Amino acid sequence: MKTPIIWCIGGSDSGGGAGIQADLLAVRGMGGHACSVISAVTAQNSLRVAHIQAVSLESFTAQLNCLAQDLFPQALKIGMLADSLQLHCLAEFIAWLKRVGKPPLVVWDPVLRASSGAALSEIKPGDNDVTALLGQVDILTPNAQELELLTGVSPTSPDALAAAAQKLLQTGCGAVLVKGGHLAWQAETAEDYYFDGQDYRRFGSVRIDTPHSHGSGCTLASAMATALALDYPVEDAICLAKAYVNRGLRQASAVGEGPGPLSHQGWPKDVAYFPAVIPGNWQPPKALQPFAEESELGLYPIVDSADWVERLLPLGVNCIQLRIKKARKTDLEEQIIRAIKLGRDHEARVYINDHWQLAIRHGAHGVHLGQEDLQTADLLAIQQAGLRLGISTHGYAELQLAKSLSPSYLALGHLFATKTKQMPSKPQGLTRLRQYLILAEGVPTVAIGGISVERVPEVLASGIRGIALVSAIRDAANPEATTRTLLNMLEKRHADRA
Ligand SMILES: Cc1ncc(COP(=O)(O)OP(=O)(O)O)c(N)n1
Ligand SMILES: Cc1ncsc1CCOP(=O)(O)O
Ligand SMILES: [Mg+2]
Repeated sequence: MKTPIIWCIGGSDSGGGAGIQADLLAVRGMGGHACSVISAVTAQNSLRVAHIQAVSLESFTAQLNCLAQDLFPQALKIGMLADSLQLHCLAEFIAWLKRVGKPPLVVWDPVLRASSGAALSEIKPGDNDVTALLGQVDILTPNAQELELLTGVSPTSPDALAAAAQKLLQTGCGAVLVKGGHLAWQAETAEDYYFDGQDYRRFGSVRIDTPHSHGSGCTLASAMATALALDYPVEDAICLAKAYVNRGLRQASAVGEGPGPLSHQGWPKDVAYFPAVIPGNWQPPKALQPFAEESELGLYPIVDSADWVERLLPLGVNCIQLRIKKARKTDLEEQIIRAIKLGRDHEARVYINDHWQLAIRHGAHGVHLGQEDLQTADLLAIQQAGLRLGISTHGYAELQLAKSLSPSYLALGHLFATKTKQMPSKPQGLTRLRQYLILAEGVPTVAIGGISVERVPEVLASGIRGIALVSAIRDAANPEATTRTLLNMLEKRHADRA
């Protein structure tokens, strides 16, 4: 992928910790190319803001116009804007950008005050220009204080946050991530609240107690804008940005006499810094224990009938999934009973996709569920019946959520384009697969989606231990021969590792 271009629109911080200076470091650190549009020049050190001078409107618009002619952005990160004129002009400019090219993603961190408390902007919440800019924004990232200033709603509880976010969404703003750093009810954790009108999630991290957090808001928004420009979905962009900031906070130190800036350490990889992802509208059962352990999955064919189970198990397949999407109720149950019996006869592991009640009733080895099934399935019943649970994931946020349930395995996909299922997400590819494997933390993993026999070696080279496939076996000229070839490939890898 070409290095994405991110415009950072905001104030210059002469102290080098926040504002444009932090933005440039964060965008670079996340693998983007950062351009800058300076809205104001501030004279700051680590102790105080000594002077603020807005740039002229002429200079502000000249920077925007010049960049649009050559360095068209994939994302914009907006920070401090000095006055209503800049807001007005920027809202119109973004509307124009969206008309003339591929609309850039827009993240606005509505900086109204410096962390020292000094007012940085003359913007008056509620004025028409604020509303106009909000209408162009994909994600707004206010802290509690900014949320209150923008909406008039005091952030006294999660419900109040939701009400405030709702007000902002009504302006046309796509989503709101309320940063929890200053919320009164948070002590040990730092949870951010995400609202987009449909989805409500919390992204929680252990609070990192440091005075050296200068620039963390700017950095979060810039890292997020870069991840969006790199084509990560919003929930993954939030995970990556939080991991970037958490690591920066952990390694921050003083530079001057006052609070130091967070440290910029590049693309986040260390699992310790990634947030827990907690669905807002749903709680997993409190008594839920880890699911029964699973060993390496190896070759994991997914088939749509007991006949196929009967065809493949005698070849030496020892893990298989029955995935029936359309069937009459009686036929479905019969197929499941037969598949489970075949599993017992061949000492193979049979997972049932979706139909967890039937899987429990007939004693399957395990159940495979998608993310959307997690809210409706009785996870406690599955776990207490001793069945294994495999969960589908399609990125960082889903992986973090799935991991919190201690499943028996994690499925990572879809890896490549597939014709077998219409996917709402984009193919992940091998680079992302390698990143996700670090996050899996010892839970067995299996890759799925568009994996052909030819691609198996490069998929295995990522370190993944299991390979799930449908069409590579189902549509093969000789499914038995193909299955044997695949088994040999996985067996060889197993032997090479031993
Ligand atoms: C191993 C494995 N990975 C992913 C899936 C997909 O499951 P899900 O998200 O529940 O979608 P459907 O299969 O139900 O369409 C899977 N079945 N197996
Ligand atoms: C069920 C499913 N879930 C994610 S991709 C996929 C289909 C995988 O099929 P194929 O191996 O034919 O691409
Ligand atoms: Mg399913």
